[in-house]
Amino acid sequence: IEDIRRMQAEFTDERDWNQFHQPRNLLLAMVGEVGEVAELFQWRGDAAEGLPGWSETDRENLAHELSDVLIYLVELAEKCHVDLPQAVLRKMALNRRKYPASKVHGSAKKYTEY
Ligand SMILES: Nc1ccn([C@H]2C[C@H](O)[C@@H](COP(=O)(O)OP(=O)(O)OP(=O)(O)O)O2)c(=O)n1
Repeated sequence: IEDIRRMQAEFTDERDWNQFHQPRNLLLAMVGEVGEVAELFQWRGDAAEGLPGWSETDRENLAHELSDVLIYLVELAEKCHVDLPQAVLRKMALNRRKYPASKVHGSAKKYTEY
């Protein structure tokens, strides 16, 4: 995550684009890219793990769009002064406490139902 943050910061600085990269714009850009991911799955029926039947071009497009989402997410966190690597670790620890494996094994119910 730190490598992505640093490389995107360089990309943005080199183009004098920080003036456009406020949190709201980054959020909108990220949501737009999520829409582009959704578009790839649209009208094709359910997709099993590994996306059997998808062409190499579809897969490459998906890789591009997922990357765009991640790039904007990482920069959004930075511009909101959220330390994303630390925050993710804290959140995953919270998730483990909220959903103890012994209690929820094999069930996808929300924690409020336990
Ligand atoms: N103002 C901008 C424009 C682009 N990018 C970077 C981050 C994304 O990774 C990628 C997004 O580029 P595009 O807006 O051209 O979007 P796509 O690559 O998805 O192209 P298209 O919309 O044609 O599919 O470029 C950026 O940081 N800031």
